[in-house]
Amino acid sequence: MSSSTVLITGATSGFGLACARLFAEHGHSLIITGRRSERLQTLADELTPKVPVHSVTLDVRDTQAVSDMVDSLPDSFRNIEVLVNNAGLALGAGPAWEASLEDWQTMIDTNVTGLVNVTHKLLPVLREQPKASIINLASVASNWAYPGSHVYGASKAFVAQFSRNLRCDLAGSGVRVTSLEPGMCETEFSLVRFKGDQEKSDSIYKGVNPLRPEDIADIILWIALQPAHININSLEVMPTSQAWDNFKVVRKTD
Ligand SMILES: NC(=O)C1=CN([C@@H]2O[C@H](COP(=O)(O)OP(=O)(O)OC[C@H]3O[C@@H](n4cnc5c(N)ncnc54)[C@H](OP(=O)(O)O)[C@@H]3O)[C@@H](O)[C@H]2O)C=CC1
Ligand SMILES: O=CCS(=O)(=O)O
Repeated sequence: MSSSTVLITGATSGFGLACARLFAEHGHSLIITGRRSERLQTLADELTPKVPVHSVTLDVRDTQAVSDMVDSLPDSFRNIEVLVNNAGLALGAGPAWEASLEDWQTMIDTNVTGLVNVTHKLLPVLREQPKASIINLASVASNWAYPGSHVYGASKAFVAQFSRNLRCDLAGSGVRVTSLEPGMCETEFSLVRFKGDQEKSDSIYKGVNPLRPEDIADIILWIALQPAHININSLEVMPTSQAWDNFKVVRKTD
């Protein structure tokens, strides 16, 4: 891939931040977005000496703001060739009946509606490019049920199936689509999920040797670098210390 323009949603932390740094190292122009303006500014200051960077404070749930962001891109950032649909979150990990409806709605609004907002707005731009990539952050939770995953896993299942369905419509165009499905990776993901409880978040990764955001960024770059005739449809990746477990069976005690 010669020097491209890459748009990353959720570049203020975790995978998005690691991706911004890696794509900058490889000389690609960046559009970095997220809600936390200060972090975006710090990242822009860090990367601007290396590559052109356009940063936009953006909540992906806001359809109009997404549309305005794309419409007001400076000319030199208009030809987006890589979209990393990364912004997302989980809220809560308890049983469904203890979850708040507001948390469920926030996950759907962000992981589903937000990703759809960005994708819909950028499809015409991406289709104009001879070679482009949409890399969607799904999850192992797209594919495997586990207790406490309820709406989070369901929202990520949407991302995986949306990616496959987009592939069908875009086949033969220059736009490739990938559903990237990571397992446990240490970012701010669990801190957000447990609403700022650092101890609870740390306990998730204790003794596990989880994936690192840089591992995911390496994979995302590798996907984008594939020659135009190759589409990585889906890619599930876990730390070696994570795997599937047995079906749960609840027995009656008489
Ligand atoms: N870590 C993991 O184990 C896994 C994570 N994932 C997925 O990967 C993606 C990135 O997560 P990860 O890096 O781990 O988590 P982080 O919490 O570290 O980063 C999440 C990013 O998403 C952004 N974000 C959240 N809500 C919004 C919003 N409404 N509008 C714009 N940006 C938003 C945050 O920016 P800001 O708050 O500034 O808006 C932040 O930059 C998510 O979609 C997550 O579901 C998938 C599999 C495994
Ligand atoms: O998407 C995140 C991975 S997990 O917490 O669902 O395993």
